[in-house]
Amino acid sequence: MPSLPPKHYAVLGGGISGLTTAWYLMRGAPPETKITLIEAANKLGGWIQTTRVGEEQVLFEQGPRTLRPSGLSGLATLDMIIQLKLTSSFLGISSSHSASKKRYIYYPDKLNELPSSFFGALTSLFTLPVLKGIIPGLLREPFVPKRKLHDNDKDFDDESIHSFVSRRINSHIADNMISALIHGIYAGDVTKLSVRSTFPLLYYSERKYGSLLKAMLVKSNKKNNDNIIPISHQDQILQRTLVEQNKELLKSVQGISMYSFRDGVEELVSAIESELAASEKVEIIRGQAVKNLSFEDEIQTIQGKRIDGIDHVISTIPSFELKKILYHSKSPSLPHLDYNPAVTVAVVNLAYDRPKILPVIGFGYLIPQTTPNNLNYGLGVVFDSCAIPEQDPKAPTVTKLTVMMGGHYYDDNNIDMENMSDEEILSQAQNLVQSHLDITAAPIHALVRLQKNCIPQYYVGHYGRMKQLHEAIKSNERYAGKLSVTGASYWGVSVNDCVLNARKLVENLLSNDFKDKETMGGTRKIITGLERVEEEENISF
Ligand SMILES: C=Cc1c2[nH]c(c1C)Cc1[nH]c(c(CCC(=O)O)c1C)Cc1[nH]c(c(C)c1CCC(=O)O)Cc1[nH]c(c(C)c1C=C)C2
Repeated sequence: MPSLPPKHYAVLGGGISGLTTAWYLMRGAPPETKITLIEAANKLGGWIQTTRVGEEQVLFEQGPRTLRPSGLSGLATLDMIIQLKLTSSFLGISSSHSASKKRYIYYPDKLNELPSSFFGALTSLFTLPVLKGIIPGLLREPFVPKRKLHDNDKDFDDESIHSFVSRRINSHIADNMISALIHGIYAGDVTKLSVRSTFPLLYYSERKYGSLLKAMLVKSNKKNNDNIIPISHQDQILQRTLVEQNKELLKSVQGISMYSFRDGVEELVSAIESELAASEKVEIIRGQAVKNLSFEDEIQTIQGKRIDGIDHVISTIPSFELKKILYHSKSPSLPHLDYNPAVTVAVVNLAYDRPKILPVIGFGYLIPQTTPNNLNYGLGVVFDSCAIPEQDPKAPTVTKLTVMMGGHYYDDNNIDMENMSDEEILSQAQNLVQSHLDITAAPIHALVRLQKNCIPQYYVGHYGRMKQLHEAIKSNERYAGKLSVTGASYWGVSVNDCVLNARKLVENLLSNDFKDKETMGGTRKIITGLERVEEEENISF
């Protein structure tokens, strides 16, 4: 375990997690520190990809299209946006806008508008096919006993979201509404994903209050400051600091539910990239995947050229990729890195030269696992032009849609996407919007992108596995104090989660160095990036 602060960090992966990690290191590490960011693709940003097409320069998002300002992670991203001086490009969407309020589920053969208010809920709870059975389910929910917890498997106390919702409400809601929601965030299978890691609010509501409704009632009392999801000391301090430092900004984003930038989400990537490129501390290597990561006598990464003399590696690449490069170097194996898969999503952007082509307005719709005749594995469709028309000043009358297909279905049905042409994928997307939205016109612009392995799937037991991984890194002298991990494979798939986790990791690494100087070389704490498992250690349910 090294006792001196690292002089040379290698950051693996140039997606939003790698960029954020390198950016906070650049700002906080001592001046003599060297940071090498290595990305396999020629372009940085991972699945954040914005492209303008055609004479009208129509903006297409091929990855995340909006960010959310809420919660600590939302605040962390906003804080970074201010530091990057991106506020002049900021485009907010208010909570009262139809793109924020109106969301639909396609079930079984029509769009069901989800209730966005209490009064809306009163009618839709009784009439929508997708919400059938929800009233009796909710009435009995407070009386459903809490799932028994065995002391010896506390870390692995978990079940699938489907099992949780079926047990506490009913299986119709799990099959339909919840499976659709899971398509809209994880493109995943509701029967495989962990409730504890993907919907911690549900998990902790049961653990703490014995019922979801009771937890909601307790939280609706404004005087109650209790957090349902446990918040770490580090998060509490960060929350206080960020609120204190960004009072003006917080006032200005009040009432905003989502936002992007004039030139799309990729503006965030470009702003970070420019600052990194201008720093003497940072070297960016792109177009070269790390093939081998060795922790033998010294750390080496081997891609096009070999890099020696690295003191600390921060891996932000998918955990199963980390496993592959460690395996090649015959370093001792770390557990669970390749347990969770990641899914591939086919993203098809379509632009039509007519303003009123859609039967409804809103954010878009999702397709649950139970919708019949879903032959092209549709997950959902976003109505992009409803949300931020300011991004298309030269094409004010264009209607833009993004069709998302595949996800877990590609794996479940052994679909080899490598063999599918863009034309085939485009034609599947057009068939889908024709059958669901009755759109038969040909798009004036279309873009197809297969986002390979873009969303990690936190399968049941993820929390327990991460705890074992944390302990394995800490207790292995090859890795302890030399390897940390962050990124979407571990604690949250959203841009906000990636930013917050990268920031916290760098804060922990650098405050460690500071402590070290104070004590003139005392033992440095081992930071793995998975410290969240220690934060939950002392909670009693
Ligand atoms: C149809 C497929 C998908 C849609 N978006 C995504 C997929 C796979 C990806 C995605 N969506 C969300 C996240 C995480 C958080 C983030 O970065 O903002 C990811 C990776 C956010 C999200 N989208 C929907 C919900 C309910 C959420 C959670 C947060 C929130 O409440 O906003 C719903 C939703 N997603 C899509 C559609 C068409 C849709 C609703 C109609 C597209």
